[in-house]
Amino acid sequence: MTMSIFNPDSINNELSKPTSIFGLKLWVVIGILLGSLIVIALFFLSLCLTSRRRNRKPRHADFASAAVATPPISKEIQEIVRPPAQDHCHPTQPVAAEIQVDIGKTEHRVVFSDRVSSGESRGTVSETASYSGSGCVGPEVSHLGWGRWYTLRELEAATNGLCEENVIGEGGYGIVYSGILTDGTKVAVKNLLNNRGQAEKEFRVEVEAIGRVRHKNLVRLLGYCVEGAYRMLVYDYVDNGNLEQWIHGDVGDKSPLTWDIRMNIILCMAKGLAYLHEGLEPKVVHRDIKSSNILLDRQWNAKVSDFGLAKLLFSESSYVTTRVMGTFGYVAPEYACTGMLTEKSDIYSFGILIMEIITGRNPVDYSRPQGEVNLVEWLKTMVGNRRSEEVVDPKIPEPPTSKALKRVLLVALRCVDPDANKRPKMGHIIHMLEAEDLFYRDQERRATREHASRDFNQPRTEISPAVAETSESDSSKDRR
Ligand SMILES: Nc1ncnc2c1ncn2[C@@H]1O[C@H](COP(=O)(O)OP(=O)(O)OP(=O)(O)O)[C@@H](O)[C@H]1O
Repeated sequence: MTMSIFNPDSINNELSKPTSIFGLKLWVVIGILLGSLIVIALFFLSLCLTSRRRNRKPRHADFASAAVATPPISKEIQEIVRPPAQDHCHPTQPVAAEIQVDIGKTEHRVVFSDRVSSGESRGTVSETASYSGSGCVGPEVSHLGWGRWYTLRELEAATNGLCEENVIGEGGYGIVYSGILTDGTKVAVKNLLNNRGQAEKEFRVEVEAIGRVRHKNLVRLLGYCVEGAYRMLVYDYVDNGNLEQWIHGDVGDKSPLTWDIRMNIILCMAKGLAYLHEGLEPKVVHRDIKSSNILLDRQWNAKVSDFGLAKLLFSESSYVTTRVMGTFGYVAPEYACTGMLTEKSDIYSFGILIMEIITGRNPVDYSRPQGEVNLVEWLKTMVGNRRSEEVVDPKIPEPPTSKALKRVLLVALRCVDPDANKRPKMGHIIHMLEAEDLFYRDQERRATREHASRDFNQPRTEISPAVAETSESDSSKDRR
């Protein structure tokens, strides 16, 4: 019997017998059963795997929601630790925006062309206004390495909701509001316009570079706000107006700005700019030195404002700009002509500013008679004609000594040398302004010699020989 079971012929016979299931042969039925079993096993296996994957998914979801809930402060900290020097040459800087400047005395709008490439929303005044009050996500207070990141809500509260009555001025970069923070600090909040070219990250990087700059003769940046289309800068409030107001405003017959005060202002400005040019790496070229950018405190100390803003708003990889920016009358000729920017362009503007402070005149004034419209040309002519004393602002209560006048005129004229390479550096200017008589006499003698030889070769010089001549004779006069 056992033998017959393992006999292949009998097995074949058994398997080939038809069964009661649709008369199918036994081996077919067995095959179908085995196949079904395999299919069922596979089905359960896949069910098992799917349920395991589903069980893992919620863990991913938890992580993702945790990331969303992470306070943005962590992102801030990451960005802050990036060294500014590295960021300056960041390869992913946006393409330099084309800039268009409408030049005017108090109003010069800086406009970006439409080809600005940025992922940032295009902020216009109306857009930013409509953004107000939106539930922006952001921390109430974030401490930066150098200052604070303010929320829009915080700055709106400080400025009465960016109220008209808090407006203290409007410049080419935006509207400035006065405000008081919750801790009682008085601040100036600059709501930047034309921020379309600046993506949030680049804005932060640039602001943080400016924010780290500290000097008693530079207006201090306390922090910033970047929410949606808003870009705001928060500065220390400087409480005695700007130089333009004190020189050209209605101050009566006699200006409170005595000669000594004016000289102190010039020295303060020089120190602030020397720090930007010579005390920082990379150096900062201001690009828009003018009287309205010089703020004064109650002791008549001057603080240079708006430094770094040009870079902030117009990211460039090179120092050759497509359009020149600056203010009419202050812009150095080589910068106006070629767009080539160096700190020597600031020196030129500084020279113009000295002339404005001494004379009380605007750099360009069309209300004056022909020959007096352009301050530099008029001053050179006056000095050349040995009429230096006549250039002094008649509102100065007591005129300066001849020596003091010649000293500062000499500095101013050297600063506006048409040849940028011949203009002195800021550090040197400080020495010239502070130097003792002996040093000055040396400078003047050298200037005389240089001019004598230069005059021989070229008809027009940057410093009239008369300055040097009269300086020399005046210093001997003063010595007497
Ligand atoms: N930190 C500050 N403290 C007090 N007043 C300020 C401060 N910053 C700016 N202001 C005032 O706000 C006004 C506008 O300043 P802003 O620098 O925007 O314009 P501007 O200097 O007139 O022109 P531009 O923007 O073209 O340089 C000026 O009258 C200035 O005195």
